[in-house]
Amino acid sequence: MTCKNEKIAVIGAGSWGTALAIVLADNEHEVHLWGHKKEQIEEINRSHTNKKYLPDIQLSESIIGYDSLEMAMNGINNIVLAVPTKAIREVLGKIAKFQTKPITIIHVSKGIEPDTLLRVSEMIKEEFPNDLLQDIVVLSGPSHAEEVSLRHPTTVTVSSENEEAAKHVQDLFMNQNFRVYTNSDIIGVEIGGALKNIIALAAGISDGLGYGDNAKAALITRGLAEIARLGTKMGANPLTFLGLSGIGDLIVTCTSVHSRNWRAGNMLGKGMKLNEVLENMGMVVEGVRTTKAAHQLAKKYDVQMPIANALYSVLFNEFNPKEAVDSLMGRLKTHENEDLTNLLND
Ligand SMILES: NC(=O)C1=CN([C@@H]2O[C@H](COP(=O)(O)OP(=O)(O)OC[C@H]3O[C@@H](n4cnc5c(N)ncnc54)[C@H](OP(=O)(O)O)[C@@H]3O)[C@@H](O)[C@H]2O)C=CC1
Ligand SMILES: O=C(CO)COP(=O)(O)O
Repeated sequence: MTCKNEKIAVIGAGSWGTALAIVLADNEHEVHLWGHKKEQIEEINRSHTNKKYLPDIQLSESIIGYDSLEMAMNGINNIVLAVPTKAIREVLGKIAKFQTKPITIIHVSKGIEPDTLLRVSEMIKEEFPNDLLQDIVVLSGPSHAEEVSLRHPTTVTVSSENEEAAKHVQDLFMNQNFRVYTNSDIIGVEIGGALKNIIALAAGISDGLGYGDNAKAALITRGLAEIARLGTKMGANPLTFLGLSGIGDLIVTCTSVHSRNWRAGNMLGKGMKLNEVLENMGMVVEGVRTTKAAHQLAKKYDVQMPIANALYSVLFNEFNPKEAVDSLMGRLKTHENEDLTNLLND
């Protein structure tokens, strides 16, 4: 049963924070949407729009924008953390200053931190004072903000070490247009959500090079194999990768024009340089930093991640995208299921 009337702060007034604020307002919660840009918050409160991120969407007047974190946090029971992975530590540090009682943090960011190789829930545990942290819940799955804000049917999954907390978040968000499942495998849910962005960049490159649906299907399928290979070694349940936060999100991100990762890859495939692409995008392209993390994780866990490694060479070593595809196609012959069968039997 959907619950109502909770006070929730959505931290991050970009595409995803705003779309989730819409879902929560539809469910009759009191939504405080925090953003760090005064003009944007003024726009949200004045004209009930957020034109940079969701240009055609009229927001409910019940969504109140705040540029003061202290005011946004006043009296709330839950935080939805919707900033890019890169900003999470900084933002958590600021939030902690205004929090006086334990709180549930619902994070929706799809990334892995390079060098520390931490998933977002692990970053939160490390960064946020333990005595102020009630539960951490991740919400992930195939869900472009552009479609959620139009109330098009969308399904996601929520996961937490505390199943009751996950069920509560399911109740907070669930409605006729936004169906929420629970899954107890937080590692798998976070790994699937983060690593699909890498494959979406690669799919965009493939499309930008002019390759067709065969190539994209190959990237999705072999991409899923390497995500599952790494994720399982990191402790995930392999079945999670067949779910919404795995194959579901991989499909939507590799095939949708809404995907910033796909669009960034597409521009790279057409010959643009990475810094030009990122400037052009003006929104977060999580897959770029996560490619660095995946490259490091593949070494740490000694798993084959040929697509992630080829992408790493394109992004960070100026490898030519066409040659990267040639190198993937020219790899030594192998059996399709060998590694995965071993994983499932472990
Ligand atoms: N968009 C989508 O459809 C979905 C996105 N996600 C995930 O959600 C997360 C957020 O993405 P999304 O909303 O799309 O990204 P956007 O680029 O659309 O928005 C990011 C928001 O975070 C703000 N921000 C960036 N750095 C900071 C900082 N240091 N302090 C405070 N605010 C900051 C940005 O502010 P500014 O305007 O100043 O840049 C902007 O408001 C990502 O991890 C993404 O993978 C998950 C599912 C769907
Ligand atoms: O995660 C997303 C959809 O589920 C959004 O993907 P992009 O960040 O590539 O736009």
